[in-house]
Amino acid sequence: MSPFPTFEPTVDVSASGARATTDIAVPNAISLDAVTKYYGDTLILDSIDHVVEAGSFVSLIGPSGCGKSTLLRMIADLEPVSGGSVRIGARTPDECRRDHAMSMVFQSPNLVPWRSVRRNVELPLEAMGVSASRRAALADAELAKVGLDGYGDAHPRTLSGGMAQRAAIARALVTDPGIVLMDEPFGALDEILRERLNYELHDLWATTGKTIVFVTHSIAEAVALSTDIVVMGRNPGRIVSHLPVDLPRERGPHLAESERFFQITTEVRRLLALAAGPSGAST
Ligand SMILES: Nc1ncnc2c1ncn2[C@@H]1O[C@H](COP(=O)(O)OP(=O)(O)OP(=O)(O)O)[C@@H](O)[C@H]1O
Repeated sequence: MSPFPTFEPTVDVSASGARATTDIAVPNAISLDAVTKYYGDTLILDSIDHVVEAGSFVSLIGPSGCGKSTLLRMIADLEPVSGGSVRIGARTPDECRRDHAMSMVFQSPNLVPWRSVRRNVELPLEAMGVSASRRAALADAELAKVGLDGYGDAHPRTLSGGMAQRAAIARALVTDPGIVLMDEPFGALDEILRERLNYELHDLWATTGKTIVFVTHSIAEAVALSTDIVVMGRNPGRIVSHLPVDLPRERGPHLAESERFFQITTEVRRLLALAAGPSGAST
């Protein structure tokens, strides 16, 4: 017999509360109702139903090409849906984006090279019409939170990859959005830095109560950070499982050595193998 008990709480999305309901008006909850995406004649995402609870940290994981980024971009209002609807509380993604209540972080920091770090972080505040002195104060405060205190006058080319990504995160958080969408934000960084930034991000989430949706290829990263893991399959892209992660809210490197961490990573790996199909294509 296995020394570890079977992992139980996988939610079968075909018959569960993971389905969207139409009456979710909680700010910062994301409701996906039969969300469908075609590129040309190709069905990319097939009728996605899911609710991201307000204040949760949800990781999307699945084989390459299953539509994780596309789904995130539709929530962010960067991509139109072909069918179904996305609601954020009582608002549309478009309303939420225009209110600066939602922001997105990409794998590449995309800092404007000719603006100082501070003036990069100020960009969304400029769009909101915030005064220059207030912009600078807010940007400096946000830079301090991500460990870039004193780097406001620096230029992006002088930052390391990890520092540039912290600046991008400061820019995403400076408007205090209730929802942060992150598409493999640490994917280009080395393992040690990535782990450090992961736990910093987790602390930030734990202290602010924001809703975070995080795309990753790393099972360990998903388990270490999330309150929920959504496993996607492909051809066409769909949700195959939703796993609540019942690890303590307080996270850190010690958790990766726990039995429960091992059980959950094993279960996610099993679900991913099922999602990838017989060819066993990697995530
Ligand atoms: N603008 C586009 N036009 C046509 N097809 C697209 C476009 N963007 C994405 N696709 C296709 O949609 C599918 C899903 O792509 P997407 O990038 O969302 O997947 P993903 O799960 O994020 O992949 P990865 O893990 O490799 O980043 C892929 O087959 C991709 O080729």
